[in-house]
Amino acid sequence: MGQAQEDHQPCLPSREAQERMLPAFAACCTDLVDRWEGLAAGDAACEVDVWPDMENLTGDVISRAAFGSSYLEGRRIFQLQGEQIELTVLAMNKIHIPGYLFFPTKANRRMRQIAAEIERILKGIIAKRENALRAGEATSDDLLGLLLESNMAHTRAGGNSKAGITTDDVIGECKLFYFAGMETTSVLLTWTMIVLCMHPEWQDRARDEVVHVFGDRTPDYDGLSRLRIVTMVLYEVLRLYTPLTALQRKTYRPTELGGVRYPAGVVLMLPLLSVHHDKEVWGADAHEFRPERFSEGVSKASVDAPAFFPFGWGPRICVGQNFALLEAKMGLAMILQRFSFDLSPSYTHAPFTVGLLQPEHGAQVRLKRLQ
Ligand code: HEM
Repeated sequence: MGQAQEDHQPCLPSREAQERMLPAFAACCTDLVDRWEGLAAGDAACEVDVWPDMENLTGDVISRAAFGSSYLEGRRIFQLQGEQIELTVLAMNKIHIPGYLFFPTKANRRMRQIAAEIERILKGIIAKRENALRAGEATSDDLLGLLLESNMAHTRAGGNSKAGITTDDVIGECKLFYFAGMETTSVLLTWTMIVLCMHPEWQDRARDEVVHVFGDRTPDYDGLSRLRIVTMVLYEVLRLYTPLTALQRKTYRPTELGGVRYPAGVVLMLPLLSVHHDKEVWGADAHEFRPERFSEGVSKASVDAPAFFPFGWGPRICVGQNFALLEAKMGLAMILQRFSFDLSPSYTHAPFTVGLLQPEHGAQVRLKRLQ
């Protein structure tokens, strides 16, 4: 094939940046598999809910990529954002009362405390880095460094916003990267493990490939780019268990679409998950896990290309898609090198969607160490 990897448009970060990030990815994945090896010591399989562990993994990876050496401080942010999401979901499940978010309820007060703490941590990290940059003691090869360089250009231009971004923008971008990058990739890895438990033949094929390419070495960039089966598996999981199930767009002027005229201000929904499951597009087996449909690349996988949009499309396409796929390949490859896994009897298959497609009752998996 060789094509499955190439089909998505290249986007940030560049190949060089991805290669630089790889040791950080590997360090986070090593922490995870070492911890699991501790749990799975001996012959018996051990049961783990892999979902929270995947959230920790992807949160760690984003922290390192975004904040470099300050990543430990950054970790607190994703814990707080997790709590923020839970409170938001609770609020969404209540009857909608206009202005309710401004009532001084316990949950609303906690939301404000969380927002203030995230802001305080980010401002602290930013101030420390700015001082180090001014003193020539810091590099700008993580996300925060790049944003601050742009912010300094803005300041040098006397606040002319065309020359760079403001400090508030820097804070906003850092928050966005956690929101956009952590949960999405963690549910991708979680569903991949679940699906590979359900289809042990694909688990074996993916492991054979990983072992063939890397043996027991830590995966490297070139090898990860050559993984054909693993890429097909990840694409099929992204199709069947699309992390972001729908996208919204708002018309900003009268617009005609498919012969229908919409005035300005209409919210349109693109239901990614439904398109990914449409039998007219994917064939009678649209609901089945068949990674081989991607064997000749994304464009040939469906009748009506392009019908595969897990990362969106057009000018707002996910800037982190290469980052996410590289991280998922690294994580999966290191797990396959060390463990075989199957579903725990306590697992209940219940994908549910609260913005993201999540396993409602967790993702309990039995891990067995490979000798
Ligand atoms: C499996 C993992 C991921 C999936 C499925 C995913 C999906 C998406 C989708 C569908 C969009 C488009 C939203 C829209 O059009 O309204 C998007 C945007 C975005 N993603 Fe991702 N994403 C993933 C991982 C990541 C990662 C790891 C990062 C950061 C490192 C990231 C950063 C972003 C950002 C910053 C945007 C906004 C881009 C813009 O508005 O211009 N994503 N993502």
